[in-house]
Amino acid sequence: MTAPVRILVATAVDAERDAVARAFTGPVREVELPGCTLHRPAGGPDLLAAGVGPARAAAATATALTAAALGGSPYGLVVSAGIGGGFAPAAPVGSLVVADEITAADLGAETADGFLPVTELGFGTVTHRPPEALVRELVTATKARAGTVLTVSTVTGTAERAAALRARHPRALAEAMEGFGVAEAAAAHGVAALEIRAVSNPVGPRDRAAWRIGDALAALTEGFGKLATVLEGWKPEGWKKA
Ligand SMILES: O=C(O)c1cccc(C(=O)CC[C@H]2O[C@@H](n3cnc4c(=O)[nH]cnc43)[C@H](O)[C@@H]2O)c1
Repeated sequence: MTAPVRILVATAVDAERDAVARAFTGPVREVELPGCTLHRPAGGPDLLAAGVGPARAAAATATALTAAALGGSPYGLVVSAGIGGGFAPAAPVGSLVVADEITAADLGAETADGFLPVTELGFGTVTHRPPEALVRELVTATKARAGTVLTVSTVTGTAERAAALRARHPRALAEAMEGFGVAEAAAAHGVAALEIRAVSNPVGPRDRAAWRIGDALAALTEGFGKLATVLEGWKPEGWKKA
């Protein structure tokens, strides 16, 4: 019998980590790593508040992945989770989005003819694809919407920018700031990555009064309550990176 897959859930901030933790009932043990702290609920995944933005998230996720690999118990799945902006009307506030593509939306070059992703400049990658069958199972379990989740370094604050992003990424349902960084760290370790976002605000004109962070954190807890069994039952064997 194979051991269950070890799962790392990387959020940006403590409030998101704690919202995920509330989906698990056992006591939580803290494990100190260089530069970050894992929270380990009994019977649940390891939880990491990795920091805001793709670079900080990648650095902390890579630390946790490396520590686990060197300790002889590598992770088999990494999940970037938290709140995010939703593109209306497809992803309303309070809804849950599971990424079937995790795409860096602003990694590239601006030209007179528009934006060029780094891949068209001959470098790297801008998209990671989570395991398809797992995404389908999660959607069934949670009734979440599946689509592209964009990673941005600057939160969208105008209708024009939101429209430009949707024009470039017609399948985009949400934007956030960490998914691509977490997925890059996972890819460097040959580990599958997922991204799950609970929508706290619409992507568009800046309106702090429209944020519903409490509702989104509650949706995150509820979502993880439903998807925990699916995640734990997932077998990395046979999964191939896109
Ligand atoms: O000041 C603002 O106008 C503003 C609007 C939305 C989000 C922020 C943040 O600083 C939150 C960053 C934090 O939360 C995630 N997040 C939540 N909503 C969005 C969004 O619409 N676009 C990008 N990221 C968002 C993100 O992953 C960060 O962890 C400020």
